[in-house]
Amino acid sequence: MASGKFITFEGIDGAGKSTHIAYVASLLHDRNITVITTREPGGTTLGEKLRELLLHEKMHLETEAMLMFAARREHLAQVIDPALQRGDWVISDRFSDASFAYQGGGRQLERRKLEELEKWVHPHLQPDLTLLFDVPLEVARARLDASRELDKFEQEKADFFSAVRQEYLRRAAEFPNRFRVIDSTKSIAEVHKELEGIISSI
Ligand SMILES: Nc1ncnc2c1ncn2[C@@H]1O[C@H](COP(=O)(O)OP(=O)(O)OP(=O)(O)O)[C@@H](O)[C@H]1O
Ligand SMILES: Cc1cn([C@H]2C[C@H](O)[C@@H](COP(=O)(O)O)O2)c(=O)[nH]c1=O
Repeated sequence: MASGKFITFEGIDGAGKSTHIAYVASLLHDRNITVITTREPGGTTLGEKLRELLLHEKMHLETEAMLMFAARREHLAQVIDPALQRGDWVISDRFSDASFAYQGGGRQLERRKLEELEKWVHPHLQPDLTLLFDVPLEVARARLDASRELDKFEQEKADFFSAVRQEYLRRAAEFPNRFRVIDSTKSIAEVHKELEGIISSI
């Protein structure tokens, strides 16, 4: 059976991940690979409706975690699994590592509960490659302030983002085979250079 590759982009809000997705997609196009770019929460009609709620409504932490995984279930069924089965590559702006980092690290939901949801929603799938765009909070915050109106997560305090960043880095250390940590304080051109090296090796 054909099987494409699954690449995820992660980082705290404002780290710069969305900026680099089109570039990585263009590197893959140059290799004649069919690539689908998508995002979480979102990526499907239902997922985008859930995204609106998740990014703007206050809710219980467990509701938030379950809705993230509900949107992900739909995303896998409608977009990710069919694409990988066709042999296409999928680039997703965030996936389950974001739930561990934000609901787990940031909001302190027990990791065990997130692992249960992960086992339920995608027991056999993990990204082939996760690019973690890492920056100090102040850099990310300055980029966000300059660029847009802030959503529910983006309005969180420094302690929250510090915990999110630490959990991302902890997961990168736990899963070194799939994570690549990118120093996103570097210029866009320097990050592109690094991405070229990473992408040419997969
Ligand atoms: N390496 C960089 N150097 C300077 N500015 C950057 C860099 N990377 C991204 N930016 C700028 O920072 C801002 C935020 O970038 P971007 O939207 O890619 O972040 P993000 O990590 O996707 O954030 P979010 O998760 O909130 O969507 C944009 O204005 C972008 O142009
Ligand atoms: C998938 C996922 C996302 N989040 C948070 C992280 C961000 O603050 C927003 C998504 O916004 P972006 O600008 O498109 O990155 O949602 C989360 O808390 N948990 C998740 O599983």
